[in-house]
Amino acid sequence: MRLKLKKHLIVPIKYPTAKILHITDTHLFADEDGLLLGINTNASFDAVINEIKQHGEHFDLIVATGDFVQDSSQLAYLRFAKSIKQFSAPCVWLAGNHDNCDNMRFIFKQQNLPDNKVVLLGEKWLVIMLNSQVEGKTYGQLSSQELALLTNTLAMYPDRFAMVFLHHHPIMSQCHWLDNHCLINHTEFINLINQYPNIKGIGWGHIHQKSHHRLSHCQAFSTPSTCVQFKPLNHDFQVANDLPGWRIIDLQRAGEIETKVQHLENIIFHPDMSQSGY
Ligand SMILES: Nc1ncnc2c1ncn2[C@@H]1O[C@@H]2COP(=O)(O)O[C@H]2[C@H]1O
Repeated sequence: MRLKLKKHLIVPIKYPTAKILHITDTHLFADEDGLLLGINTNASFDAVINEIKQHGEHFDLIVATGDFVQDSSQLAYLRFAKSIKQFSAPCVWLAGNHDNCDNMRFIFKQQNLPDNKVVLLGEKWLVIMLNSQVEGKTYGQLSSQELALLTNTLAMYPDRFAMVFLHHHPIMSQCHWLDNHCLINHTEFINLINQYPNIKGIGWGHIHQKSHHRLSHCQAFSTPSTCVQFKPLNHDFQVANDLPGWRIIDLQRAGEIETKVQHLENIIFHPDMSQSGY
């Protein structure tokens, strides 16, 4: 399928290595006291932003992979946009299963967060943002249009390395309850990825925990939420006591990726470990 591609975002980089800040699953509320599994998600997101700013690291691009809000409200999207604009780097974004696409697009457009799904990052890298949301469903799926966006973009830029982002997990988390709402066409997606050696990384959110995998030519990883985390390798729903987190991704000129997850250090949030769902 040939698609007319939207204008790409061109982002120059400051140093030879391009640096991405990956933020995901903020689950914000309009109500400033809103809680998800015992955590005030607005406060934990603010704490994450403040701590990243205190580190003083330079980012060329911020990538936000969905589930911005928990209550569908425009005000919660506004909270996200205003906070993320404290950084000078542009923030590109895609939808998670919780997102209200009308409100998200309206506020992010109003707040000038770029709606580009393809970023030319420096001279060597491509960032491709895929929408895996299936309206009204917790699981994800990449439509034929999204898969065509991926392959058409790769065909346009055969000399660039690519980093691909989506919301849902294309590699099982081994948490049975979460794997019931994975990317359901994960086999098709990974088979496609395997055909393109210049794809060097895949990143996602959704599972509220960090993970790291090596495919034949590519690294694949999830990033923790900026609020509550889920216990890894647990069959049934279980909150984890891990602190809010984010990921830093360094894209090097020769196609290597170095990445690390960071968690809050200066402030502690206590989830309600007794809850069995939401
Ligand atoms: N106890 C549970 N069992 C199965 N799924 C759940 C449970 N509680 C919440 N969920 C869903 O699992 C999803 C995991 O990530 P989300 O934040 O997208 O949204 C969550 C809910 O829709």
